[in-house]
Amino acid sequence: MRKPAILVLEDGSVFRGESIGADGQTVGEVVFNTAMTGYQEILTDPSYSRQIVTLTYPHIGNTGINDEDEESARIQSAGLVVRDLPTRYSNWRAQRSLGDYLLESGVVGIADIDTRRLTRILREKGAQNGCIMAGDQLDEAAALEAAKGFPGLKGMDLAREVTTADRYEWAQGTWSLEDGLPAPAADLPHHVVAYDFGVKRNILRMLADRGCRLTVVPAQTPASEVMALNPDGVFLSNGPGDPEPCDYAIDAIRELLDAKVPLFGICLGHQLLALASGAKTTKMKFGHHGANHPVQDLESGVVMISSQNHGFAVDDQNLPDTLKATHRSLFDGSLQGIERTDKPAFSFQGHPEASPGPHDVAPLFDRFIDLIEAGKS
Ligand SMILES: NC(=O)CC[C@H](N)C(=O)O
Repeated sequence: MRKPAILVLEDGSVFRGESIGADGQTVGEVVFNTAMTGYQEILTDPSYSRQIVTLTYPHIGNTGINDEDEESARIQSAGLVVRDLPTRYSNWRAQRSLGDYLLESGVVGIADIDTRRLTRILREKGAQNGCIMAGDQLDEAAALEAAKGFPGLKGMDLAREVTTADRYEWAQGTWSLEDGLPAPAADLPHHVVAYDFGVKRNILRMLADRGCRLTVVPAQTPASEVMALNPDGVFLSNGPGDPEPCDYAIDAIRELLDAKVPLFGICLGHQLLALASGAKTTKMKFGHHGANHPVQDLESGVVMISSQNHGFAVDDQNLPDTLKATHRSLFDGSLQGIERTDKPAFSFQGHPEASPGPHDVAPLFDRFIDLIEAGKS
């Protein structure tokens, strides 16, 4: 028998279900993700820090958990909400159950609630702050207080919380595949410094696969330190929270733009490149979280199906002259990609690393390599 759990939203909505993780309580912004697969990648994506993730696909946990699919070292999401957690899991790579994983990680989760009703509330009213309480002692009034006490993500700088404490090298390149072995780091042709604002491992893997030796640096590393590493290109990672208060990153990106280093940003990195270029960002009503979002490349007209996870967006009204819109969401018309007209820099709002999600946008990594090669010649 599972213990009881409740989810209470700041608007007073109460959902009663059963606990599928640790006892205790958690607060955060409640968002919904419509991806049908990839719950482990979603839970370990640092961009979900301080967010309680509701998965709209009704059966979550069928394929268990394995050590390979982690996008970072731990569960980053503040809590998990699902319709049904199966009692058995089955997959050749599975090492344990989702429930055990939540429990071992001390993460609170709730199942057996009407996730359709919850998602409708979030769509109609916008993302809401909420509280999950799990265990034998449940107190609705206290959960409502806790939900209301969460200050919300607007104005919250979380990149500095989830970033790496120390600089490290990442070189698991499969770039030299002739003998089927990864190339030794020293043989990789490009040196890229990656800002870790909450980076996902598959981004690093995809850069290494394309011949990049990576130095991953903490979010608050000044541009001068990055330039001293003599990079061929600089990557700006995804990450949690509001981009606007990350003034240290915005300043560093401005300096790197001045130095004409090839730059590529994903999600939070995209928003930071926009801010450094003089654009503005806004909080969206309920954001984009899913793995089937159509995005159009404005130059070629090609439509790509993309993976998305963001609650803020670059405001496309009054873009500065140096920024060109390159991609747009076909769900709501919001801006999905930009490039600088005067510097070798571009960025994408969705997730080309597709982890989880479709691979349509992966060629953007090749575009970064092209920019790096052009910079060298
Ligand atoms: N995945 C991300 O990098 C998210 C960026 C930012 N935290 C947002 O919600 O918009």
